[in-house]
Amino acid sequence: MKHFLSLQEIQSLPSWVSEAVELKKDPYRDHALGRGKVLCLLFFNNSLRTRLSTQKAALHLGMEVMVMNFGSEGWLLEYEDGTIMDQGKAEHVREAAQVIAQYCDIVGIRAFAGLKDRKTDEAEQTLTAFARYAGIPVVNLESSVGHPLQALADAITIAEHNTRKRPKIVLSWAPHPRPLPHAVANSFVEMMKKQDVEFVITNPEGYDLNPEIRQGITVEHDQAKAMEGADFVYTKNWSSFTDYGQVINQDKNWMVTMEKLGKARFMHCLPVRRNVVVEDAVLNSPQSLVLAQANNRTYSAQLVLKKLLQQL
Ligand SMILES: NCCC[C@H](NC(=O)CCC(=O)O)C(=O)O
Ligand SMILES: NC(=O)OP(=O)(O)O
Repeated sequence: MKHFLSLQEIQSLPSWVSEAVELKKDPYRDHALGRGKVLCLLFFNNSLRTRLSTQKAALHLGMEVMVMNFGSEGWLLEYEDGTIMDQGKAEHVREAAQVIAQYCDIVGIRAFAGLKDRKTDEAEQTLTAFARYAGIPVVNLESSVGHPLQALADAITIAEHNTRKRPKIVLSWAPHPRPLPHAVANSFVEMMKKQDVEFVITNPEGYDLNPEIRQGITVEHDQAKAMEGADFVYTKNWSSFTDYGQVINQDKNWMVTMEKLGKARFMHCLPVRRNVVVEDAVLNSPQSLVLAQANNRTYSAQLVLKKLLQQL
């Protein structure tokens, strides 16, 4: 594994999950591994969990960490080659990436989808350019189309709470006032495909995810029907894929309630808007796994950093 850009890096999800569960029991076990190694985290977008859990993971591994809010504090980057840079962009990613690589051993990057143009987002410009020019391992901290560290944390959380041989897991769209990226939902779907589970996606008409990603998965437009007998309900808003990046429905009836949830466990990557995406009662109940998911972000990041350090 040269970089950790997507879940494609994971050959056997069950073995990664077991490894993560093991290192969670003794988080400082590999403290010598990262000595003298520096992790640099670049944020082009806001973050709470990713920023802190990845730092915590690096500290467990004995690394030193540098964090930069690149989106608000860095120079505006040019990505195209051959451009005459006489407009707003001050620095080319060729220099920026190579300079950063002189200061650290692994770089983590968060760069969300712009949601204006699908092709631009799918090109993963920021992640791809850094992977090309930096020459050091790049970790995806949520890119345009994926959030693999989140999906790995979710897999760990499901494994820790599952009591059935083949659980029923539902990914449900929920309303949101703003257009949100597809990254979390995409990676969750990809992670589900790597497990032996009964998996259903439910969303309103017009919100079907990228057909390449949901290929082979049942999409049910009736939320109540989809949630029948569910063991885990993973909730997330995403903007329309076909009407790219648009909010075309804010139907409050899609909010997750205690009544709809039944006996299922509730999951969400956070941050979550209370009483829009999910009602208070669900988040306040013992059926909610959101804090366990956030906790497992440390161990998903630690496992990935450990594997990358072992290859340096
Ligand atoms: N990293 C977890 C989710 C980040 C992002 N959510 C958000 O931007 C929510 C912002 C808001 O609620 O206004 C997303 O959906 O991909
Ligand atoms: N779940 C998640 O990635 O949270 P942050 O956006 O706060 O990092």
